[in-house]
Amino acid sequence: MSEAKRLAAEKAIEYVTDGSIVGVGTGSTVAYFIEALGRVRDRIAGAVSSSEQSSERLRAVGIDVLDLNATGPLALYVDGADECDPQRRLIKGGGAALTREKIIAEASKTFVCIVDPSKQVDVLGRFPLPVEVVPMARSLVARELIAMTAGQPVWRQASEGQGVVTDNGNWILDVHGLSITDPVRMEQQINQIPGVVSVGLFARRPADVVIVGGEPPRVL
Ligand SMILES: O=C(CO)[C@H](O)[C@H](O)COP(=O)(O)O
Repeated sequence: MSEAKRLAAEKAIEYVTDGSIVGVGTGSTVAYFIEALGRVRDRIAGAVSSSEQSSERLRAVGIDVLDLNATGPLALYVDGADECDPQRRLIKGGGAALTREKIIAEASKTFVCIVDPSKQVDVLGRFPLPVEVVPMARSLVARELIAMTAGQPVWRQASEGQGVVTDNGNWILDVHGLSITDPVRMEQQINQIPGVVSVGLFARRPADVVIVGGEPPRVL
């Protein structure tokens, strides 16, 4: 699948406009995009990054990483996804960067999502849904998620008893066993649970364009 990821990432370069600041997501597909963006770095004014990992990669290819508070709205955001439905609604957060990804998506005029064909589904939920939580609320949020969705929340751990810590200092619950027939409603409901920082459902603000990597890439 890495060739499909690379092909999707290279196609996304067509959406980059001269002199712009580009929003950049996180993950292995985005790593290909950063590589390609590095080759046209003289055409752009810099990037806003959704994770420390992507910031490092951007700097390594000579691209300035800027603070979103200083840039104003962005023309373009490019990011991967864990799942994508036919309406371009997404599950994201497999790389634990969902909160910053959601912020940058909201700040951007055009959100281009780059995926390999394995990410396409008819109904979201096969991939466990990431929810970023304030650590003290982990058990509370897990109970509320069970009552609300009938899914099974699992604390994402780096090792036994050690939660994966997000760039914002929080933890992740991955909700298994969902079939998300109304993603907008589920996104709203989960966002209302106290202790939830954000949920990896991108339904209220779906991608504007999805590029599925292949020979040739398909644009949805
Ligand atoms: O949401 C994400 C990170 O939080 C990624 O976009 C998602 O996990 C896809 O990753 P990859 O491109 O490695 O398959």
